[in-house]
Amino acid sequence: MAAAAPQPPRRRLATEAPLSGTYTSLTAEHIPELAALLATPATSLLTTLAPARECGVTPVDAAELVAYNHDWMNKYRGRSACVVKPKSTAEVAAVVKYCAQQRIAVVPQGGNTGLVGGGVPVYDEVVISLANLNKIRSFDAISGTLVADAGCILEVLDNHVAEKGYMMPLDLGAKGSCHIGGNVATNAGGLRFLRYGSLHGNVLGLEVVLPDGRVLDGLSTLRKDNTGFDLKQLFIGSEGTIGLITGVSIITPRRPSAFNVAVFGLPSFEAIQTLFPRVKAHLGEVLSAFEFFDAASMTLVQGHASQQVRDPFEAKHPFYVLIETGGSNKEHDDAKLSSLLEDLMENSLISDGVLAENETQIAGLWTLREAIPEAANRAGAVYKYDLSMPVDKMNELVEVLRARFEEKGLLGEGKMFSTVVGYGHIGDGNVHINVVADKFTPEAEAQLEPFIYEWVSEVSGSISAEHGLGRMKGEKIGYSKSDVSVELMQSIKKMLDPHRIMNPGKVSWRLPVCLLACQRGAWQEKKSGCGLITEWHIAVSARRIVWPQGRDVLDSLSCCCISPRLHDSNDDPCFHPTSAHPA
Ligand SMILES: O=C(O)CC[C@@H](O)C(=O)O
Ligand SMILES: [Zn+2]
Repeated sequence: MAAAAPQPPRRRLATEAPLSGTYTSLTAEHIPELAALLATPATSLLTTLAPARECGVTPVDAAELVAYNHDWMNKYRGRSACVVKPKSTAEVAAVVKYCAQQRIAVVPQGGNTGLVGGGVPVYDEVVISLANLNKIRSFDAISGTLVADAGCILEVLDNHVAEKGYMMPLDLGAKGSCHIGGNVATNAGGLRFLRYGSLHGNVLGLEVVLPDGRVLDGLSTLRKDNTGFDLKQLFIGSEGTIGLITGVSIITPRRPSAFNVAVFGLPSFEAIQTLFPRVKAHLGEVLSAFEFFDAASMTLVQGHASQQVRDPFEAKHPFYVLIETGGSNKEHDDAKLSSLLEDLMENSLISDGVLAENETQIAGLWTLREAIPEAANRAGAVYKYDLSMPVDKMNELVEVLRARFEEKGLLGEGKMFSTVVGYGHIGDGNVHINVVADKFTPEAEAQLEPFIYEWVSEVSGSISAEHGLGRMKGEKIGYSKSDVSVELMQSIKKMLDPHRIMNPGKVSWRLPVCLLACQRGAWQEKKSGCGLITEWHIAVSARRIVWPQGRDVLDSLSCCCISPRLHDSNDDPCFHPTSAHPA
């Protein structure tokens, strides 16, 4: 049989038809109406971010809203002047319906632990926080089915089901603050994906508020249901762009009664590849995690983690692997792990290994791996790349990047990048590359992108294994999805959210930009003026802007100035008077 012709690498889309639709900015008049929908005093809905004041929104209370306007990494910043915290699905639906009628854009926000800016506003969208929607609705201890509000914290749910001998099928470093609704909306993967699989398999049903305010009541608890399309799958990983998840029904697996953890030091990445099948064969079903991190990650954790993380090895190793077992017979599993360790040492497959002897040591070893993202964040401005690819390629890109930066004199103390670290989920073919810079700058980003995306596309990988596209990678979807896939996604978006009020500027949806008019040198908001920017990094030039409302808006402006500068999030995207600003 003739060999299959090699597939051409997937490329970024050359053209992308912008979706039509507009939204208006929130004004002081909307506030009492929103408050009435929530039975909340208007004053607690509105705050004074400086840009909001410039837009003419009445200042009331600034401090509270700041946290909702930026992400965990301080990379993405919005200027929402309004956060609502509904306490029921009906309240969420009422707010969304109102916003749809008024054409006000909204951004759903869970625990705000996302890593791609998907949960923070881009401009002045109303933030719908799910924090007050936090009740556990039911748990069936026979089937292990949990039904919970979207705002429930993952760890709270895990503790709840633990009482009945179950566990949540996903586990993340952010479990103490992330919400289950956010986990589902981003299709979070996490540390135990290897054993329990994706949320696409574990979620049994969803309750979703659609962009027009209708409620899709799909909170099924059935394992099997073949009646028509499985609509919930559409919302898993949709990042709040076609609906707002308010309730989740999920199957939970039995909680293993015995956990153990071992960490190995290895001489090379090739050794990890030899190790993985061997460990799978030796441990079988009890293997619940197989994580790796490189020497640079270990150094980062030693220097920057908030908690003390002791390196358990006497010598330094180029790579480390952490494996976790979760079984039902502690003695049996411990013996299996010890014999594995002996076997690996005898056959020189690892350089060294440590086995936890108690729960404190288990937690300590896990911290070596789990503290890496936090340590990177504390070390500086961190550019994060969350990539899927064949396992044998996972470390290559890390090395390619280091070599590239070293050659250009960009890597090291006092240089553009202080370190490049690689770690992740070997079992899932998912590498996390964190590049630490002094600060977020367009120059630093230009050293990383599109190079990384092109490289990933060449090896037929995915530019987002588990964090989503959010604000960071929306425009990059074409590196991992075909034109036809994106077209279908756009059709669905158009059908469900014709006014594009749901989480604009995220996933692959073009950003509607509030139009600012500059009249006699003062910034003023034109409330009805929203345009679609058709290119990134542009400042000014009306002919590059598509005016959904027609000529009248354009004619009413003497001049305009827009500079999204999304890559440099320390600059306010909307209020950026540049030299290109027309006189
Ligand atoms: O921060 C990152 O880049 C990765 C975060 C998370 O997915 C992890 O695996 O620890
Ligand atoms: Zn991860």
